[in-house]
Amino acid sequence: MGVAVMKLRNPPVNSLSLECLTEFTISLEKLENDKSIRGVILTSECPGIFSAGLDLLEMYGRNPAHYAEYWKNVQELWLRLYTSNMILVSAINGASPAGGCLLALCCDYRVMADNPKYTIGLNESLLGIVAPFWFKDMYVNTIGHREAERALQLGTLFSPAEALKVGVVDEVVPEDQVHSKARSVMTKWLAIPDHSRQLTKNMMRKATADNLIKQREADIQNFTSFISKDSIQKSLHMYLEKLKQKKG
Ligand SMILES: CCCCC/C=C/C(=O)SCCNC(=O)CCNC(=O)[C@H](O)C(C)(C)COP(=O)(O)OP(=O)(O)OC[C@H]1O[C@@H](n2cnc3c(N)ncnc32)[C@H](O)[C@@H]1OP(=O)(O)O
Repeated sequence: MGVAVMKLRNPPVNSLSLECLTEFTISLEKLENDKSIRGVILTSECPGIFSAGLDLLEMYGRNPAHYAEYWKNVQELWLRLYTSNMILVSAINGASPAGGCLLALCCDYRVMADNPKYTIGLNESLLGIVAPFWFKDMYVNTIGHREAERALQLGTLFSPAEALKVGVVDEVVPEDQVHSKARSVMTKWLAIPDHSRQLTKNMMRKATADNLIKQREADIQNFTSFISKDSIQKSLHMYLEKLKQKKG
């Protein structure tokens, strides 16, 4: 039926390293150019983790040129996903913080596994960093200004039930039904003529995408100078240490 399944596979936690981002963008571009493909189901092959988000090791202890290169690729993936002409459905089968949530938010429909251990949300403030304006714009578009403001300030990671209530996801189903539900949702969306659905999607998303496109270079510079600050590097160091300690 012209549907591809993209499975994120970057163990252990599907963090979005530079290499992973680049491969993801290239795969997406290939699918976009393949006229036989009308829809993509985005899911994960890492047990219990959809994606741990941006790779913290790409944003910590590197040089400004690396930060700039990394951020350019984050922007690129986001623009491709958010403005895709294809129908994107996410089958969220695990934890989905920050950049992981961003991937899901780019989709046209989000199905999440009903497992309270899995959480989703833009938790950047908990790391001592700030979600960029285009993450924020997409959050506002999805859950509204008030909920987004609160969730962004608190860095809320929602349980599936909470995520459904606030609108971060569209549906929560038993874990063993996530993929079948995503497929049945896709069937429903495929019944809509592509040209009218695509034009409608473009109408809804264009202003948000253009907002980044018109200031891409400035956004890269802002990111690079922000992430290079000693205080921000210190926050990331502490967060990485906390992740390590959790194990011990
Ligand atoms: C202006 C700045 C804007 C920047 C916008 C930023 C967006 C982002 O996406 S920042 C990343 C936010 N992500 C997180 O906060 C998630 C952090 N990770 C977790 O909460 C957990 O790891 C988990 C729930 C995703 C999985 O838990 P678990 O299965 O228990 O696995 P571990 O915590 O033991 O992690 C294994 C291994 O992976 C490393 N790791 C985890 N997340 C990341 C990451 N995002 N980037 C890089 N590495 C990550 C973790 O440190 C462990 O490493 P080792 O100790 O070396 O095994």
